Amino acid sequence: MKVAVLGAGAFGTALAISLSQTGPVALWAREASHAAEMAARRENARRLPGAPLPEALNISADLARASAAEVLLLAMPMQQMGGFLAAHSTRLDGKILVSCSKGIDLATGQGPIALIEAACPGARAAVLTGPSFAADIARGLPTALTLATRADAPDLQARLSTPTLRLYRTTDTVGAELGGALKNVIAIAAGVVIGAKLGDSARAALMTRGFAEMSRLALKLGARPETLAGLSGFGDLVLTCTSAQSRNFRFGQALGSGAAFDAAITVEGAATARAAMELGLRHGIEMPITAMIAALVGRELSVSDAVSALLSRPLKEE
Ligand SMILES: NC(=O)C1=CN([C@@H]2O[C@H](COP(=O)(O)OP(=O)(O)OC[C@H]3O[C@@H](n4cnc5c(N)ncnc54)[C@H](OP(=O)(O)O)[C@@H]3O)[C@@H](O)[C@H]2O)C=CC1
Ligand SMILES: O=C(CO)COP(=O)(O)O
Repeated sequence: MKVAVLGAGAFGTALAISLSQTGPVALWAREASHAAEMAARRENARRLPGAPLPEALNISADLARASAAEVLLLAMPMQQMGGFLAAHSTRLDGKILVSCSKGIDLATGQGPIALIEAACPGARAAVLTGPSFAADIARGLPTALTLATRADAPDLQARLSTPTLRLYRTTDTVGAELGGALKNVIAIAAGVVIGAKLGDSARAALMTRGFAEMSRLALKLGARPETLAGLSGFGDLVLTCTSAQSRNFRFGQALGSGAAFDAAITVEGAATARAAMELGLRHGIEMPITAMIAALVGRELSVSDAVSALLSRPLKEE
């Protein structure tokens, strides 16, 4: 199965580098100048500097050529995916479309699988998610991810695994999508706690209560508990809440400490906080941490007011 990665950001580039070990891979960038620069330097200096691009990796800005592959990995920010699918649905329909994005679409309240199925009804939709920093994958460090598809897909699992990228498969697409989306919101909150110097104990409490609210919403929407406890949920929550490599965590740190943050950096949890809060309201699920992050991101609340609001919630059973 030929593979192409659509979206030459940090994650798409890292996956393309890793997958080049096991077969031909194309990497598509939306800007011709970006593709030309990568092809000339054999490096994605804009998005993943310091990671050499293998000679076998075919780089282009020609979507028709790249999307001739059977398996297309969609590696762009979640809020861009709906527009991308709508613009190219004819070309993408009938393919195996693997979303590598983590988030909930703010416009529709849906995850990547539903967006793909709505735009491309003839496609096979999948989600690739789990604890993995692009830089680690690109360096060939060991990484384990979850591949979620509605129908069991050992063939796709085998094609997208490499000696250092170990995929586990599941048919719980709801759990895999929501785990990856919601953990980013909690990672922003963990960053706020550290940025505001509230301490590691407070971060551990927040991660635990954050996991509880992630699980409440996901289970209500049909996820399986074991998926939430797996790589795409708990695993990625731990990674993102504890590492300064995470952009969501760093964004939270900046919010907590009052520092500036570059608005051009992809921070999926910012839009997803609001989308998740709206889903929680619609389904009657209490999500106090998510609501706090949505309000902080929207500058509707100060950090000290947000912390006071969380600490003054009624005492209850765990
Ligand atoms: N970085 C990481 O470690 C990981 C990221 N992810 C997920 O991967 C997704 C992408 O993140 P990441 O690669 O890091 O983000 P980056 O910010 O590094 O790159 C985003 C890429 O998407 C491209 N893009 C933006 N809008 C569109 C569009 N409308 N059509 C086509 N391409 C577009 C950008 O193009 P351009 O360069 O031209 O602006 C850019 O190349 C996110 O959902 C993230 O959560 C998942 C696991 C790890
Ligand atoms: O999803 C990720 C790690 O699994 C990447 O996290 P950030 O988007 O916060 O950098």
